Amino acid sequence: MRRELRLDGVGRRYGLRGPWVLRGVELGVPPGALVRVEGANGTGKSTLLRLLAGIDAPTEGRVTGRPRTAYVPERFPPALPFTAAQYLTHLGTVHGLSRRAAARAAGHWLERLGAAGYADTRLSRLSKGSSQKVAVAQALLAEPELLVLDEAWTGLDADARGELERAVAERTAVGGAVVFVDHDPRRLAGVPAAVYAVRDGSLHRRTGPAPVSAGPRVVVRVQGPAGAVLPADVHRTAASAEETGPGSHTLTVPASHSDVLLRTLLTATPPWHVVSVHAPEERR
Ligand SMILES: Nc1ncnc2c1ncn2[C@@H]1O[C@H](COP(=O)(O)OP(=O)(O)OP(=O)(O)O)[C@@H](O)[C@H]1O
Repeated sequence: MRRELRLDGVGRRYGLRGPWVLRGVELGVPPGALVRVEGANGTGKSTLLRLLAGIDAPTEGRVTGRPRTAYVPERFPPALPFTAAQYLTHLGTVHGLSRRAAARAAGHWLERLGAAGYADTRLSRLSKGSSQKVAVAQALLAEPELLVLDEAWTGLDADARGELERAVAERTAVGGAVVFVDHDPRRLAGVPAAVYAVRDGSLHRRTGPAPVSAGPRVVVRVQGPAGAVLPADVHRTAASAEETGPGSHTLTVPASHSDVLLRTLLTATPPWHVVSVHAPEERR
């Protein structure tokens, strides 16, 4: 993602005389951002996400800087006469992949989400959970610059939920942005995020510390050359970073993001030396 996606003075109402669901929305989603949208039922969260995803247009106001976007809707489109692999391969080509690359990406994501066994099953025969895996896979196929997730974790099993959290970390680590709604306040807890609440037809930015538990964390101790600056991407992934000596840093990272953090450190130029990786309570 090269520049910020912006909503300026955005409003949406349904029908010519319908009540305004959202009005006066000012929102910037910069590259690398993780954005959580909260709000009570029926306040307009899905409406906002559809505007961000570009599948709905504002009634008033402007949307600028649209990146390559993918979206997991709250309700996945109903049964189509395709198998999961056919459907995903087709969507991959719509996203601009060659047929072969699309088929490969489809297989990769079905595998990661634990649905490889359903590749040749028709969408209409999939269980709700497997269908949701296809909904998630279609959004991740073409490595979108902006990923918009509307309750995308709902219906997934624990392994697939973890895999989707890892996928979020991968997108933001490479400078993509992720906007999500999830009813579980522990979702992606502890990951640096901008939090907005939809209330009374307006969007409010929440400031101050998150009131939710931090979720499982991992402590990573790293050593670089004295005076070396941590790669900028580390700060998108780690919840905290403390310099403990010349070139020595102790990073605390949400468990879902530890793989991505380690990859960032080990592939930096020059690479950082990972001294230890352990649970917060263990002493090294
Ligand atoms: N396509 C539509 N046509 C008419 N009204 C709509 C449409 N989509 C949403 N609305 C109305 O807009 C308001 C906000 O709905 P929206 O689905 O955006 O809220 P939400 O916060 O996502 O709700 P939930 O948490 O229940 O999913 C509701 O009053 C809803 O009835």
